[in-house]
Amino acid sequence: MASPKKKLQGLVAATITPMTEHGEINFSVIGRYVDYLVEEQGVKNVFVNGTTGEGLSLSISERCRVAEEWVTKGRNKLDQIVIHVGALSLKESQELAQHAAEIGADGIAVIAPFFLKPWNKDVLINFLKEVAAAAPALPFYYYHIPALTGVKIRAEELLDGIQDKIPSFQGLKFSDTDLLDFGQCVDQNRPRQFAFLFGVDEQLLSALVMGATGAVGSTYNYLGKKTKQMLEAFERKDFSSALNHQFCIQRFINFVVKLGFGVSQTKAIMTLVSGIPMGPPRLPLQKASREFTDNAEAKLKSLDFLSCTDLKDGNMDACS
Ligand SMILES: CC(=O)N[C@H](C=O)[C@@H](O)[C@H](O)[C@H](O)CO
Ligand SMILES: CC(=O)C(=O)O
Repeated sequence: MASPKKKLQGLVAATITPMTEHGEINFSVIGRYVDYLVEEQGVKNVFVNGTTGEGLSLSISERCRVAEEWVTKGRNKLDQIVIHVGALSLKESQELAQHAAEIGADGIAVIAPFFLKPWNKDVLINFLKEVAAAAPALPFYYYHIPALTGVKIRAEELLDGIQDKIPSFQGLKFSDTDLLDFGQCVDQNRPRQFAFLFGVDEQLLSALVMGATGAVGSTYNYLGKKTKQMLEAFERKDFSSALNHQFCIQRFINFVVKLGFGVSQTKAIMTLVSGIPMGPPRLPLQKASREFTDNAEAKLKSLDFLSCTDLKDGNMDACS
């Protein structure tokens, strides 16, 4: 049995899977990536093989190797490493869950299967339960992302009685803008000490008000430090500073959303900001354009998210 873990809280970076120009996983930069998150962004929790990590575009053996690399390189540096193990095949999901337990990950998360879909709460719970049972000692998180899975079962409904079915259930990663649903997840589970992790970075402040205990997101890879300032302002009840920080983050996200923002663009921005080559995404995604990267860079600079010196020499070439 794993030793009881402290609750997952604060910022969690949804990791990018670095790739070579030929579309192979570039394992060699993950050690540097860990150091960058900890030292430059102050982020000590990661969520591996999720949306941002193109987890569903990797083979099962690739997913296992990526998870292993994060656990190995993150040892004694990161606080918690949560592995997303959702898959369309229950068998594969169980295999990934078991593997996460074997390598000593700190938790697993699962999305709803999204091709042949569960149509009601009970069926979804049954699926999640079978996955969780493959790694019963690992904290289990449900990853609610209805816009991508097409499974619209409300999280509040799903959480009702979930621990009776899934004893290892520890929390929810909520990637949706429905703050009524999110608020009710918190409100109806107050005594249970679950982790309520919000996943829409541009709206995190609203979710903090609603009781979020942490956040998982793609932008914490490069705006971790900035977002921590917002969390700190919120903690000390300085809501006007917190709002200023959120607006500042929103200005950037709003700008890139209008240009077309997704995993490919996250890879390009992270390459630019960190100097670590994240490479192109894998098909069906397409590499971000040079024009996108140039515009994003100018915006980051104008918002003072980066001083020019933060941009490592040659970064632009790496993401062109
Ligand atoms: C759909 C998606 O990838 N959502 C991410 C995580 O849940 C977020 O971190 C977004 O990238 C972010 O909120 C910007 O929209
Ligand atoms: C953003 C997020 O949480 C993910 O990449 O799965």
